[in-house]
Amino acid sequence: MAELSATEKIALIKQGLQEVLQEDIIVDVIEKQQRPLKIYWGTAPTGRPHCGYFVPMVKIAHFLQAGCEVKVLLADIHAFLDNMKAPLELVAHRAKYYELVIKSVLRAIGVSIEKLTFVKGSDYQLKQEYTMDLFRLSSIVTEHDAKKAGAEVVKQVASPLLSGLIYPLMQALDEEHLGVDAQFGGVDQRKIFTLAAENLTKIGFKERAHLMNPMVPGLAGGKMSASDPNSKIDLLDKPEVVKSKLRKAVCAPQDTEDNGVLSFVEYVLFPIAQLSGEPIFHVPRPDKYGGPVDYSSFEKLKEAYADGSLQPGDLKAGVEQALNALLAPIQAEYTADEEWQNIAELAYPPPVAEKKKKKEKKIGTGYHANKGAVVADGKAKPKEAVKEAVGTGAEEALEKLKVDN
Ligand SMILES: N[C@@H](Cc1ccc(O)cc1)C(=O)O
Repeated sequence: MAELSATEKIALIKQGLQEVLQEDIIVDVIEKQQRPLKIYWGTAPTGRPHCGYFVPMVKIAHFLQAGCEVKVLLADIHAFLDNMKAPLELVAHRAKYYELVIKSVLRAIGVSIEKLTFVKGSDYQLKQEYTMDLFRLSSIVTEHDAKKAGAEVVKQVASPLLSGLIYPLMQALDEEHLGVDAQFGGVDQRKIFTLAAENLTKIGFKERAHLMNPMVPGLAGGKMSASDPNSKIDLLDKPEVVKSKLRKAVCAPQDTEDNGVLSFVEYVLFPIAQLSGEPIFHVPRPDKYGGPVDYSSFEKLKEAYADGSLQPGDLKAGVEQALNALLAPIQAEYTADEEWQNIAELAYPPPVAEKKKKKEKKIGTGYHANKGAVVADGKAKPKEAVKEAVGTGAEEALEKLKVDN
């Protein structure tokens, strides 16, 4: 492919975004300085990544195509700071899990990942200079502003923790310490982005550009919700699960406004098809309902849905086919990779009740785990002894997080 012009690069960088702040920074780097734009996207390794992750991945593909130097920040400390969404003893495993998933997704959508760098937050956020910068920032940002900045990102709870105020400050500082020109994220990050834009210069650092993706609604419409598993499809969900979640998804005939299935086609399936140079959405429809049909743009699909010539069931069948085709290589890699499976077990251990059941099965019947003892190595031990032996896991986890300062 011929080298893109500066104008083409900028257009590709901005394609599909909802908002760009300080675009002049991007123009300056690409047109005047004629060097690759350095940009990062951060993700906090909390719950299992779902299909919404395709959306930033498409943008990462665009950035790479536009010659950008792209970093993915695995924001492990942030995952912990956000109301302990990742407990310290799990956070390292989750960061690894996210890295494996992200790489696999990028391969699945045909992105070459050589020019992509992965950085773990704890690799530099525990260094002396970073800590001092955090203290400096904390001395000029008010509690009120830090709280406001995190309102759409940090989980809101009845007794807000101090960690939720540190979170946005660190995200702002990451721009400086990762040495980038721009930060990319969903439009939900907007308030943190403006906090960074307003305050980095006050402690002697450059202001960065900010690029924002629109938010993609979940399958049930509204926000993808961690507590409603049917609102989102896990990247490792099996074809039957994908089918059943799609079947349950709200998708009223002719309704193009509040339709999570249609949005999924708009924000995920079409942009991915576009990456491959073949922007086609195929609907495998039985002959008695008009036969199979291909749409060459989202607008055409939307029109057909609005006038009723495309019915919900047929739309869902098209989504099911396209999505399962996307997920298949990811699943194949997972199934072939024992290390990845082990990390999944460590990162997302099954709930205690399930574990207990499994163990009881293994050691036979007649044992009651709730009589002041727990089972380890198949032998009953007093609870206290086991607690002492394994600690809380926190010290060990912290030790793992530490780097040479
Ligand atoms: N706030 C981002 C994660 C993140 C953390 C640190 C950063 O520097 C950037 C991004 C999220 O909601 O997922």
